[in-house]
Amino acid sequence: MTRARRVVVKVGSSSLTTHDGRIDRDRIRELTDVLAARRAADVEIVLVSSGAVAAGMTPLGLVTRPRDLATQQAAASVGQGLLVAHYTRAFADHGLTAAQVLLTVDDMMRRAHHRNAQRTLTRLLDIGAVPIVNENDTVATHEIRFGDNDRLAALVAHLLRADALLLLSDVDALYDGDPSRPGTRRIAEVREPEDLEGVDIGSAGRRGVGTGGMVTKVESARIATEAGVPTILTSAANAGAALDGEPVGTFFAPARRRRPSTRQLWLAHATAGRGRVVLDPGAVRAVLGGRASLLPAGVIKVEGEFSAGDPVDLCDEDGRTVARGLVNYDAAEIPNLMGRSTRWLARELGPEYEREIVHRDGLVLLSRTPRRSAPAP
Ligand SMILES: Nc1ncnc2c1ncn2[C@@H]1O[C@H](COP(=O)(O)OP(=O)(O)O)[C@@H](O)[C@H]1O
Ligand SMILES: N[C@@H](CCC(=O)OP(=O)(O)O)C(=O)O
Repeated sequence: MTRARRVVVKVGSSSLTTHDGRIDRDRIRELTDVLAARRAADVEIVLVSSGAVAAGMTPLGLVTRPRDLATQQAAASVGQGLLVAHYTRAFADHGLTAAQVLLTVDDMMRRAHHRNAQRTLTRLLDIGAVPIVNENDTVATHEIRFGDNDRLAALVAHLLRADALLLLSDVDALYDGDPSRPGTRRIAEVREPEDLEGVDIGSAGRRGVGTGGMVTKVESARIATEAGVPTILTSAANAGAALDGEPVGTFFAPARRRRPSTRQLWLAHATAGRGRVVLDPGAVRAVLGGRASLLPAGVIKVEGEFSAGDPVDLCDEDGRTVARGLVNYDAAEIPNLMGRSTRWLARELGPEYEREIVHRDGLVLLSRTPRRSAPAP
């Protein structure tokens, strides 16, 4: 971490809130002091900060964190401005300019948006500002939403080719089980996915302010390390120590494989299929072996309701998910295309039906990736 020149730091709601779930300005100031010290040492910092919902609670008279999406969004839109105002003031005391950046899943997914986000963030760093990123909660829907900022932070780290990702929470490390249980031990280092076998990775903390819990933090570390970005998970109180290279928290070592695209990372880890397309054995072989596109001829069944552009799971006849991809058709269109050659479809239905069900560029193999359920609301 000491040699890192560009660091993405993610801080969760649990680290920024008081015991009754409201925003804690002292915590914001402490964190800002630590980050400003690194900026003074010429380290570029991108802060991914949760806390908009928490900051919106007091002004709206809410005593507990809202559970329904509409109230969460209302609280986030009230709170986001206040949250950034706290950061702006705290960074200004160090002579630094804070910049608000709100991102959606689409901004990570769609090429043009993605480039735009990359350009803006890079420019902000060039001019010496500190970007403060959060999910654009007000426009996010249940279906297309990160919900937590852990995975968003990993995708931002990948997008900016950061040298390190620091995930700050209310717990000082990943433990081999719920840290509130006596006898659980800190995991100092994760080098391979196998190092996590048998680890009880639990959900959000008992105070109920965080969203993803350890599950999304470990997922985030996996996304970042697959993209070649070393990741440290520790508490906000340890932020300075972690940035100074002290052996705190849990270190996730980067993989040495070729860096996947953001879209591939997103498809594999940050989303869930909106439906399923069942492939015949030949199509499974072609997709798995030859990294081919999925053509209508190889589809035998379609399940669920989805629209063109949605992520779907590609399954074999035994129901095993082998890949995930961005589908080019609505679910309702596929039964008329199944089993047909693209040439037949073009001749009978028109040239627009010559396209693949899933193009190889929008497809990622999942054989090594454990299945996960839909993103947390
Ligand atoms: N194996 C584990 N190791 C560490 N913490 C865990 C583990 N399992 C569950 N947790 C819980 O995850 C919580 C952090 O997640 P969360 O509340 O979502 O935080 P944040 O708001 O920082 O994203 C911790 O407070 C802890 O109670
Ligand atoms: N975008 C939301 C983040 C939701 C959340 O709680 O995330 P986290 O604390 O990172 O699990 C907010 O700012 O409140």
